[in-house]
Amino acid sequence: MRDNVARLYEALRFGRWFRKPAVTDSIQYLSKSRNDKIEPHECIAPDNHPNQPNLDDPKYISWLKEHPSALKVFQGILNAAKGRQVVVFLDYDGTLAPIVDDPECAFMSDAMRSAVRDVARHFPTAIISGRSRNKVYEFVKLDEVYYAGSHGMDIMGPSMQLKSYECKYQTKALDKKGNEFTIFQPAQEFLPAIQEILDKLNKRTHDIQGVFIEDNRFCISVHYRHVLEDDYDTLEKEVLSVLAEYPRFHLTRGKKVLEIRPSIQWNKGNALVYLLDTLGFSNSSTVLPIYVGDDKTDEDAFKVLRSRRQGYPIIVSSSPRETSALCSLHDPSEVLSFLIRLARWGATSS
Ligand SMILES: O=P(O)(O)OC[C@H]1O[C@H](O[C@H]2O[C@H](CO)[C@@H](O)[C@H](O)[C@H]2O)[C@H](O)[C@@H](O)[C@@H]1O
Repeated sequence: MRDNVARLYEALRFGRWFRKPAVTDSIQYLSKSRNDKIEPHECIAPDNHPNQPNLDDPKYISWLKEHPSALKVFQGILNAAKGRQVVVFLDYDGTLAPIVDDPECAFMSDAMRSAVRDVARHFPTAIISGRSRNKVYEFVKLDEVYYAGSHGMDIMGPSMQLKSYECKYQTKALDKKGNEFTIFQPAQEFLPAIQEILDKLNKRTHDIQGVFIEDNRFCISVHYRHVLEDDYDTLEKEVLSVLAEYPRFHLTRGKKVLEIRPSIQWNKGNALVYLLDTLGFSNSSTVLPIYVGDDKTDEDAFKVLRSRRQGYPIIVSSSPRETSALCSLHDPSEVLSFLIRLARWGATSS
């Protein structure tokens, strides 16, 4: 089955990576990138120790008491997992890969890839990202996991199609051997408008230095990490003026990014429920979902688990934050330790 997933992704994949930042002048690179004229060159190596938590900060210490480290309460998680089906959900940026200056260079380490692979050998595992599904696959390159891109609006999940979800959004994908997958895309009707919005955003922000607009298929990211502070208001004004022409879309905010999304009742939380349902794990008493994520959009999934009183929502953060998560991990390096321990336990308990 894994080979089949690989072949299907081969067929679906399009567009090579062509935008790489200049080592010495990423602002210049980012402002030019929309013209697609930059020659490929090396990505800047990420800082291996970003954002160390401030353990002297009383606010962080008291936050940690409310959201203890998932590594510290690991045995408790295992106790809860005994006799239950563990299902693992992972965000990508800031969780499996560190936050870096250039969104096109957010690579995950081989160690992380290997840990995710090991986890997926023992437990059903899905990656739910704001990026397009194809792009996440390009980064992760694992055929052992399910993928949900565009904040859950583009899911490649188990073959089961559910009557409770509108048929028109679920299509079957078959490989040569007849193995089946389900592609679930509840925002398909928005695709033409998304292309229009992309064109308008590119034109209207063309003169603002440092903007990078990322096509995430069912949503759009307008990155401003490299925009001068003085230019930010102009950028936001332009984005809002485009958005005003499309009342069926709305704006959300992430890490140095404005995101334009179709206004449908569908987010990472819905994607989590959809995947649990299609995996056949709707019964909450026998299933233990673990969701690890770092961004505001992951809060939708945390809330679902909290409202179901089910599983472990884990936030990745090195500073105190308002969250619905139960536990925390500082950064992707702690996520790695957590996944390694989980995989080890999976190996011994199965
Ligand atoms: O849901 P996620 O997988 O966490 O994706 C959320 C957004 O992540 C990416 O942007 C963020 O990470 C970049 C690379 O580290 C960083 O440069 C940027 O400032 C962050 O906002 C991705 O590029 C976006 O499209 C995703 O929506």
